[in-house]
Amino acid sequence: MEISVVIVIVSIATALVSCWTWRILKWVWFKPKMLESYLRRQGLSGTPYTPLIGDLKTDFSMTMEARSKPIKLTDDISTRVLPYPVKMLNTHGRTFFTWFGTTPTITIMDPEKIKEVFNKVYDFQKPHTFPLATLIASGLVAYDGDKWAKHRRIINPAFHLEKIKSMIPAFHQSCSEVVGKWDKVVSDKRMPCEVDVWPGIVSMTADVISRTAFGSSYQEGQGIFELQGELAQLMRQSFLKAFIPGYIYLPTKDNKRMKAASREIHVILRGIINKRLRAREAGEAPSDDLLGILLESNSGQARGNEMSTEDVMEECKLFYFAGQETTSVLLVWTMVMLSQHQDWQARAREEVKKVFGDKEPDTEGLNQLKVMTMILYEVLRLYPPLTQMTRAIHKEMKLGDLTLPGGVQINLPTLLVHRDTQLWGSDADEFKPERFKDGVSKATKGQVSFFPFAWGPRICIGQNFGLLEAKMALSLILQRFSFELSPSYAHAPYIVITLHPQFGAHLVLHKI
Ligand code: HEM
Repeated sequence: MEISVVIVIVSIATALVSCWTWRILKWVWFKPKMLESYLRRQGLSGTPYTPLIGDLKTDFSMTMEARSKPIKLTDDISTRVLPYPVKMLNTHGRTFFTWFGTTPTITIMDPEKIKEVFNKVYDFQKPHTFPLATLIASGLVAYDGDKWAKHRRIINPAFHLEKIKSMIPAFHQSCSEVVGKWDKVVSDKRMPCEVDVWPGIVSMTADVISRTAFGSSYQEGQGIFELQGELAQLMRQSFLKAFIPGYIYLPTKDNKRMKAASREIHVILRGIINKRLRAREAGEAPSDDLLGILLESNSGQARGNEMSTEDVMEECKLFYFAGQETTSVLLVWTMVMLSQHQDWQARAREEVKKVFGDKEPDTEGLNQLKVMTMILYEVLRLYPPLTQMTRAIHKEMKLGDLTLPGGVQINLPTLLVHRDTQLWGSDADEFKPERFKDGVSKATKGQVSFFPFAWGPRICIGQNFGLLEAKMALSLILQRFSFELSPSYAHAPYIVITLHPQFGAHLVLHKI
């Protein structure tokens, strides 16, 4: 009897161990090798598979090496920002595959294929290869299929141009506060002086999103921004260590802090949203900020079709991250480019003076700023805040002349496409806003070769918001100052989720 119990236990244990061994072998070896030979049969060129870590280690060391020193302003930033993809592009050509751990990732440079990926949102989905990313931004940007469609429909009204227009006074207030602080620094010294404009820009865009998202509760919302900044830095460190198997699940100091910061953000948001829901019940809540419009739109949905309070919290968290990071990055590189290209700075100021004089910028005027729009597009081309985007496919799919197996990822390398000489000409690396004088479709000859806000049904919902905010901030800056690069400025774009200036942006501000 005892012997038969032992035999049963040993048999079950053996079956379990064999099952797990098979699963691990399949994950680490058989599936990647099967996908690799599938891709090679398609004629695709790429790196050979290294078990478990794929190309993460090489990518990591090349990135660390590249960011160890600044570059010249005239250098192509791609080799500093994305050294590994650039090397692969030069080695394997315009469609190639590399390995994100055990997952093959196909990079495509062809605008027709990029368009197809962006348009077929149900087939090319968001990847979920980095679970910690949801701590910082989940919500609309991370969902797929019907859940994405439902959330997009409910959130859309918050970003209608008419609604954004009513937020212009909040843009003005936040931007003039920071510009006023710079003004005081320069006035106190009574001479042109050096300012690192990056921290000011970061707090300006955080203030804008706090005011426009939460109206009168904006001070409570500001804590979220600091916690998200901390999360982004910690996540960047984790991301680069992702080649250590299971690293992100270990109870390290950083991983624990990330989870704690995320919990703190939830507590603040829950407080703001519950307060607003109570005010709505009492008929006292404002409905002109993003949260108000979102709750209004949500309450108009059919029963069972609305978002839960948890869902609303995720979306607010996303507004903070998506709205603040991207616009601050756009503004800082615009100031750097205008410092380097004084002729364009003078043209932009002339236009601002012509449209507004010394008066407060208004929506109508902001929409007339043609030169500024050209400049912002050119900065978004050369310094796209999101340098690449990824999509995943879960079943066999056609993509142009390729047939791709389920289980691979597609990488859309925004920065490399935006600076591609085949698509933009031999001067692709030069700052020439005149490319956009007749609009985006003329500049791109109707191709999907410019997509700083993505493309198709999932195009950035906040693009008008971000562009109007940037125009407001720049108008106020150009009305008050002229600026140039300080001798201490070091050009060092690097990725902290978006494209940050590694050593800040030290400019010399002259009061006008
Ligand atoms: C210069 C400013 C901005 C840039 C360059 C930018 C860029 C992008 C890009 C590239 C995506 C697509 C990401 C992907 O699909 O992988 C995106 C999506 C999104 N952005 Fe923006 N963004 C900007 C401003 C904003 C602002 C101000 C907000 C909100 C306040 C915002 C909210 C969102 C949201 C919610 C999505 C998800 C849309 C969806 O999946 O349906 N963005 N943005």
